[in-house]
Amino acid sequence: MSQPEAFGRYRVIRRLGSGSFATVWLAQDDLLNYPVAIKVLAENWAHQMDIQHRFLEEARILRQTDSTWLVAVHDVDVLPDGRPYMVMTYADQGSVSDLVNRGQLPLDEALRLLTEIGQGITVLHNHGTIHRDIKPSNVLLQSSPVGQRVLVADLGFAKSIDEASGFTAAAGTPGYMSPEQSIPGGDLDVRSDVYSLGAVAYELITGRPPSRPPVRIAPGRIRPGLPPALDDLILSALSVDRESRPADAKTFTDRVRAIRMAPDLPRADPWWQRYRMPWRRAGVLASALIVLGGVLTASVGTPGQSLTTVRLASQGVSVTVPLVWAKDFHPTMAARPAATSAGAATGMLVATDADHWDDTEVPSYGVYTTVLPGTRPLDGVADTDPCEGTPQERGIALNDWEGSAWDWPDCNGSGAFTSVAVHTEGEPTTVYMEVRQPHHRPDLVDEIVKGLRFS
Ligand SMILES: Nc1ncnc2c1ncn2[C@@H]1O[C@H](COP(=O)(O)OP(=O)(O)OP(=O)(O)O)[C@@H](O)[C@H]1O
Repeated sequence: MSQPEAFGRYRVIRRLGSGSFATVWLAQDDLLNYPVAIKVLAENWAHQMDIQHRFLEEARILRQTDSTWLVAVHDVDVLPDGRPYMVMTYADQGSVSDLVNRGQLPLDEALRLLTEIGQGITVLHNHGTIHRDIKPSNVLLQSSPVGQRVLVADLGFAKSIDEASGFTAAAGTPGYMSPEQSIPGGDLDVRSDVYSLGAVAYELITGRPPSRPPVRIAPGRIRPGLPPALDDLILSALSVDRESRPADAKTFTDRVRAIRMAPDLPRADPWWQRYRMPWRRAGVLASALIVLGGVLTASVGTPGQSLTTVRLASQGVSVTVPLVWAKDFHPTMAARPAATSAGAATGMLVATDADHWDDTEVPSYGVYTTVLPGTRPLDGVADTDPCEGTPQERGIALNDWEGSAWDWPDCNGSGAFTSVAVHTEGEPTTVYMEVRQPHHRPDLVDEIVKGLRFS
């Protein structure tokens, strides 16, 4: 499908992906100045009434449940050619499947994700709905002021509990679906979702989905040192006999929460596990740190965001960055033209997606930092056109830092962009930074500036 310009008032930015029945687009609501995801039923299914019905049913359930832990549907409409579409919350951080593929998750983070997924499924169960297709690729992630939150998505197979207890066609994804789901006509209840929660838990903890049922290998045999209660919970959720599973998503989630809160939960994850960057980049980081003498230190708390400090010894500068953005690291990235012609050395980028940092139409959140000799006029240092439109300029006077920031609260539909040029008394050097974030938070930019250090 070629890229349409708009769906109604929503201006299309790019395609996010396609599934079996639909294509999902990133679009911008220019009226409310907010990004949205738009799911459009594929042409070949648009005239099949049962598929259309299922598509609209998914939208209705998501609209009615309206939960923090589920993708929200804001609107539905029909294109002139008859294809229905739904306008949803945009999950800007990919899926849990992407996250698991990047490397082993710290145990506490895996349990946090599991608790949030369980809460989303509990909302569905309370609404009288069984999801029937819970799997890591159907759990999306969105940036939030406290880091990241889970959005359970893709209710294309969801059924009301009453309907599912009668005749139900086989549906689900092998590896994650309960044994009863593979039997056409098998009557289902919420415990089918509990099985899938167990399968997702297994993958979050061990990095791989469970074997076909009956599952005999406990997660602790793949990842030693897990609390025995966690092994027991996951294996019981994956029981072939559903009488042996936790009764519903709430029971499962309460037990995950209790395990997470236990004082003896192993918490001391080494820092390289916390970064979870793609292994390709982890190698680059390790060698860059050796060559440049850089040090990546543990996170420190700040209200609403967990920050981590990255130091680039070659330029003698340390920067704090929200931990949730510290996925990719590029220690020698060229500055944009204005800073380069003012004499900037190559700088250091810590971001969610280093490959797309310079392309401001594609979301990538993080901090780019470089230094320039002298304390020149600062407006010549900042790039004036990384984004469309005129930036809002503001003065900066934070701790010892003085200078200016130029904000584009909505940069080409991909979030907020801020250029910062600051210097500190006694140092004949200017620091130039770029901060890209999903939503415009000048307070977070200020926190990052306050964390700058020469050393
Ligand atoms: N609200 C959203 N925000 C961001 N990306 C989304 C959103 N909804 C779906 N996507 C992405 O769009 C792509 C297509 O999603 P869709 O739900 O149509 O299919 P799928 O889950 O990949 O496949 P299938 O429906 O066949 O299981 C996926 O890559 C998904 O991660």
